[in-house]
Amino acid sequence: MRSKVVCNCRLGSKCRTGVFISVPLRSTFCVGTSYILAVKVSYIVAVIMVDYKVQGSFAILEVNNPPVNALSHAVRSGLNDGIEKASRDRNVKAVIVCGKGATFPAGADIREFSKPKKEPWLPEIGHKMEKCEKPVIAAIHGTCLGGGLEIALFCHYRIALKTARVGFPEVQLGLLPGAAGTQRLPRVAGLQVAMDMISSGRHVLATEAKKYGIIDELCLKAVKASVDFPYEKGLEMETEFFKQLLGSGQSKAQQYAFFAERTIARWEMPNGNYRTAVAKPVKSTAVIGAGTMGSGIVVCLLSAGIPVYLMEQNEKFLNNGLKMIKSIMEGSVKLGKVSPEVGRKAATLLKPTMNYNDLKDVDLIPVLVKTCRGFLANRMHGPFGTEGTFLVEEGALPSQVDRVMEDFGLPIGPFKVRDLSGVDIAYKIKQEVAKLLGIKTTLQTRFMNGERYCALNDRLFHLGRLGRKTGKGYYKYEKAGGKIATEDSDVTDIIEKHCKELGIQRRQISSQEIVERMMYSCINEGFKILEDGIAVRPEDIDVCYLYGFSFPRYLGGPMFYANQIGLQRVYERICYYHENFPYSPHWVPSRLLRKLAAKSVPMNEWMAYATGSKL
Ligand SMILES: CCCCCCC[C@H](O)CC(=O)SCCNC(=O)CCNC(=O)[C@H](O)C(C)(C)COP(=O)([O-])OP(=O)([O-])OC[C@H]1O[C@@H](n2cnc3c(N)ncnc32)[C@H](O)[C@@H]1OP(=O)([O-])[O-]
Repeated sequence: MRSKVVCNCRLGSKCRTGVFISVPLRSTFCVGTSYILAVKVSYIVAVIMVDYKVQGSFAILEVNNPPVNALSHAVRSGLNDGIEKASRDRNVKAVIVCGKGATFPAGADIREFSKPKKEPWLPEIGHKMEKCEKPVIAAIHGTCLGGGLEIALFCHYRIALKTARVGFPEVQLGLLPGAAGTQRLPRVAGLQVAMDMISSGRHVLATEAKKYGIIDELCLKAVKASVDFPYEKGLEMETEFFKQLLGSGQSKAQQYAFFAERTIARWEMPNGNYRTAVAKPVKSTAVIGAGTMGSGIVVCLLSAGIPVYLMEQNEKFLNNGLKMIKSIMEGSVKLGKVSPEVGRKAATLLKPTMNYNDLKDVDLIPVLVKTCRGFLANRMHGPFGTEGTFLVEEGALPSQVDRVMEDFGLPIGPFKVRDLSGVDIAYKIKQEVAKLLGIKTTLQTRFMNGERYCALNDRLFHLGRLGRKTGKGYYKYEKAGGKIATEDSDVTDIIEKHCKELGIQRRQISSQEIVERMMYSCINEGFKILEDGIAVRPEDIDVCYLYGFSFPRYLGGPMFYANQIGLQRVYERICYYHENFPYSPHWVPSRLLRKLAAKSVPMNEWMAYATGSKL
């Protein structure tokens, strides 16, 4: 007997101690190892993540992997062992699968996606559950998502609390359900519902899910492998697609974005941190400026039920803003974005004013005006906007730049954004800077304070082309305040006239150059922001971009995108543009980037090089 025992001490099979102890996880150690176990046993016990209990004739498999009971390798092993044990136990008549704490499993453990794959895999466990001769019941509460829902779909019965939510959010991670979800959900809920849930990733309340038949309280709904559609083949294909997606850059970026959003919430400041901070109540607010952006912010505040003063110096602009706010609120109610009650209350919460005195007691005034160099998002976006204008001055058209950047993944191109926020805003910011420097610019100005300057925007401003609000800017619109941007040959004429007057030879500009100059200039600034300690990690910058500029989630954020391209390549191209455009300081390569590129430092170690001696 003794010879069959495999000891897990350092000697392994050569261990001849002869006295053994068993610990959970089916490991056996000789007593000589007990001093190590005394230290390690708590760790070993902690990785048992499925509690197996028998109550009456029920075996209960309770997943215990806080906080969301993700289906990690230890959980999968626990479920696998549990279902086998329950099948063997004659006293057990039925099996219940559930989650301890806040939720039923909320999906596969995303952190494991970047590690080597370990068996048992979810479909294997699911099939074992399905084939179990005793009824297997999923008892669902909290969020039953992704792999969690797939496990539930393998069970013979699903019961749920009314408050439970189910869904397949894999699409938000650049994936599709990979444990038979695409095969089983259509059979249970119908093709249309399955397509909607899988492609939108939305969470469905248990009450709605019950309607679809996903949560099946009463009848046994064992899904047979042999239905009209060849299930085995379907499963094989699903696995293949899942693996392809898992290896894709898109999925990696979306997984990164998922964790980045959570990482940035754990902020630390010298005088407090995310654990100790207490939110201050905001009872009243004010927004200064009733333009497109100001009105949008007012709508957000009103939708949250917060009273707001709308301040304008000009009565006409104030009335236009009020009209815009009313129309957006009405639209939001129609689209179901806010309830009719919130819509009605909004009118009583909004106080238009032209008197600054009214604002003296408000708790919060959002800053809409771009500060000089900006802080993080605006600072990084400065070079982005500037390069766009330079590209147009050199030979591109605004519509070309917009199209390329929209193809890249931005929801709206930079020149459409400028028309939206107002050509006059960009003009006034430049004028403020010029005033500070004691410089007067003209339409012929090509340098300001030794830096390249492009007066194209100034030309549009002086022609009254202020953007959407005047019905024309870099595009023309169907009316003042219109939204449909159309290319305008007048703009092409203005650009060509500008270049002719300044003796600029226009040239063909490739899409690659547009993407590189727009993106790499702001990425370079991003590295300088890390160097300056303005952001404490690249995730801060990326999440700002995901939320502030709707940067495509499937690219993770500009810093993650740079990492995917390869820092060496990004650095070389920045040096190339610096050589070609020496009068644009945003092309001076970041020291941090240079260092990281030379050493091929992985992204999670960048910050060790961001300050001090390593830089
Ligand atoms: C043959 C091939 C087999 C392939 C099998 C494929 C299986 C399947 O189809 C694929 C999946 O399931 S894909 C997955 C599909 N499922 C999803 O995409 C669900 C993703 N999760 C969520 O949407 C939200 O977390 C909940 C709504 C569950 C809870 O929201 P909340 O109450 O506001 O909580 P919170 O603040 O958000 O998170 C708390 C902590 O938990 C962490 N964490 C969370 N989920 C994790 C996970 N799956 N993993 C790891 N960790 C996860 C999170 O990082 C945070 O950690 P921190 O260290 O404290 O920062």
